[in-house]
Amino acid sequence: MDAPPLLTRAVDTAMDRSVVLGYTSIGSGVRRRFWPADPEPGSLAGKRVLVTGATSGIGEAMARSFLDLGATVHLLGRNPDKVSDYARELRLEVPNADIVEEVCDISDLDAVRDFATDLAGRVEALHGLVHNAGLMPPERTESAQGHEMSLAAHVLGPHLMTHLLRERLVAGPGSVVWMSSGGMYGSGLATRDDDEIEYRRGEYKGVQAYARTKRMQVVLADAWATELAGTGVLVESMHPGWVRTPGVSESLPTFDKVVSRLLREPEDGADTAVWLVATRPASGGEHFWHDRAQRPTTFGWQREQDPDLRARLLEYVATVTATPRLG
Ligand SMILES: NC(=O)c1ccc[n+]([C@@H]2O[C@H](COP(=O)([O-])OP(=O)(O)OC[C@H]3O[C@@H](n4cnc5c(N)ncnc54)[C@H](O)[C@@H]3O)[C@@H](O)[C@H]2O)c1
Repeated sequence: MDAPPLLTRAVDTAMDRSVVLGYTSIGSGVRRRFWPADPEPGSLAGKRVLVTGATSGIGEAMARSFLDLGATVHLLGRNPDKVSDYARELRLEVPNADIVEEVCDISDLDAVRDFATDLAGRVEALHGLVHNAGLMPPERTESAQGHEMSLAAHVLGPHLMTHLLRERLVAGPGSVVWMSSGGMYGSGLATRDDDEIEYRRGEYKGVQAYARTKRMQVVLADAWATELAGTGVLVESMHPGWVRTPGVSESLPTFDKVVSRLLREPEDGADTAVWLVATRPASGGEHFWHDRAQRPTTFGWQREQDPDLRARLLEYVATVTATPRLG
């Protein structure tokens, strides 16, 4: 039976105020008693979904959930062996699994251009695109085009891919989900200075670069939602919670140990993305989701996003990816 809305709201607010409760398995465990219904079985039959970073952690679980709902899943990873190993495993586990193996380094703009152009020639419509691939480099490294790696993999590559697959998404119409992070709450955007956006000066801190590019993803999702308004394409960003994945154990080993028993399982981390693509909920206002509900993009004590910095980011992204500037 549905809980009374007042109680639901009270529990949800308490979870939001306590990060430890809300982001852990306790949060998803409690909220799932009240959250909106699961997608109908077979709801993605005949639909086509592309998942980046699909051979590990949250992406791996997400690919499986999309297949279980009947979708054709394009499994995208950087390493062809890992992609084909996971595809083979899924074909054994999921009867009639329709999987397309895709290889692309999302941080490499030339590779993204080649991949997306090729995919657009192979498919008529795309119903889901989840920008899930992510990383937290401990030191400043650069992509093939010389961009700071977390900026390239979280922001520039996914933006270019969205641009190049735009017509296929409109034909769906599809849903685009940016897998951001609650870590973005701890960061604003960069200043107007290109060297700062690219972390070319000062001490590089991987956690900071990660959080800032996750904040940028939220801004990009919002800008794309505006750009595609009226086309039927949904664009959202989300936080998966704190999830037990190879990414977390490699990049944040201490955090992984301390909260180990409270981490969510990868299926829980993938849940909101799968639910968004499969149910296409009506969405207005802020396009940031966690546990099947829209959440604010700033807490009360934070300043609203500076519109000048937002504009500067969108201009920078457009310039380096050679795409039209989003509004
Ligand atoms: N696990 C968590 O607690 C958590 C919390 C918040 C946000 N996230 C986000 O969820 C997403 C998935 O994270 P995860 O924890 O499953 O990590 P993971 O490291 O287990 O998986 C990430 C995948 O992305 C791939 N990837 C990285 N760079 C790539 C590139 N340039 N091109 C193609 N693929 C690339 C990796 O190879 C890997 O397969 C990330 O975007 C991460 O920022 C995770």
